[in-house]
Amino acid sequence: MYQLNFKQDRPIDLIGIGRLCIDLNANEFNRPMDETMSFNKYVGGSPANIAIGASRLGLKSGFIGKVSDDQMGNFIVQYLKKDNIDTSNIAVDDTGAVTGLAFTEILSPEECSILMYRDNVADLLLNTDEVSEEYIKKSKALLVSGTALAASPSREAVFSAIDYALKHGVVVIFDLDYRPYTWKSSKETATYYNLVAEKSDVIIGTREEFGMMEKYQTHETSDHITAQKWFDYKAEVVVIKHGAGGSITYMKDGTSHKGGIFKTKVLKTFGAGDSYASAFIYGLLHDWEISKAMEYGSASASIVISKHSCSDAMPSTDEIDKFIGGAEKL
Ligand SMILES: Nc1ncnc2c1ncn2[C@@H]1O[C@H](COP(=O)(O)OP(=O)(O)OP(=O)(O)O)[C@@H](O)[C@H]1O
Ligand SMILES: O=C(O)C[C@@H](O)[C@H](O)C(=O)CO
Repeated sequence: MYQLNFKQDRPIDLIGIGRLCIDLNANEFNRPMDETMSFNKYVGGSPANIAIGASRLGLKSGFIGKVSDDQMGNFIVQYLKKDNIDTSNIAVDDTGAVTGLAFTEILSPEECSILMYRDNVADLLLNTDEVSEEYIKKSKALLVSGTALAASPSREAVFSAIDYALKHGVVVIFDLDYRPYTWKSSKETATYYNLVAEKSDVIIGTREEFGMMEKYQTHETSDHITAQKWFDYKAEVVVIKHGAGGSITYMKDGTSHKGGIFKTKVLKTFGAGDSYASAFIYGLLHDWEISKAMEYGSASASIVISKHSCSDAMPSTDEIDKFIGGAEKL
């Protein structure tokens, strides 16, 4: 068993910290970006997607972030409010910064890519004064997205949030969410990712993301070696995702659990990681067996990748239960 001590007296289950953005998903499938003429607008940004997914499943969720002072920022905050996410700790920029945009290309179900517009974005301007210790100590868990470490002052804001979380026994969940375009150098990226992973109770990432963190190590690696390293620090649970190959979770007690996937009609692959994370975290907060939490994550991912959006497509528990009841497990 894992030893995640979620403090039951806290009024909030999960607070996300990091970017709140807009996804513009191609309406024309199987077409390259330069020939795509129309896009649908959704709330996006990996930690925002996870918070929305968690809220749809019934977790009391809040968010610490910063939005632009314009229609896009307002759209994001209103959407989150409608989804019952507490937006009281979302700051509004006053420097003329903009909302990050992610244009998605759906070339084929297996070949999707994202074109990011992230110059002068509001989310990376979140500063330490905008992170409230009083707020964080109200939560059972803090979800940290790695992309928020890409620049100051957002980087320092995340470290403050983690310090408050550690001080008040809030479980720190680190979703690596590595997006190369927001970083200047891979050495810098690996350094900050490793510093946060050392302080985290749960670490979730793809094989490639963990590989990025180990880029400057000289020894051989494997999923097992990767996970063991973090158990020498604070981690209790390390999840390594392998796309359509499923996932594997390692526990501090020495056990590991392989997670399969569910057969689904894939429309696009992005959003898989965020939906997996939200349903997996839901399972952790309910003290489920780890394999059941992984199955829930995997089912949620299968639902989201069969739909057009990430945030809007996040399922309820009823949808996931119904899906698991009728789906083929591979
Ligand atoms: N083709 C697929 N069919 C069914 N399930 C899938 C497929 N691809 C991914 N999944 C599910 O989603 C989980 C996470 O996928 P993946 O490893 O691609 O995460 P990710 O790279 O973080 O996702 P994203 O593309 O959103 O960044 C997998 O462990 C699996 O359960
Ligand atoms: O995380 C982002 O900024 C973009 C996401 O919202 C996007 O939909 C995605 O990549 C999900 O994994």
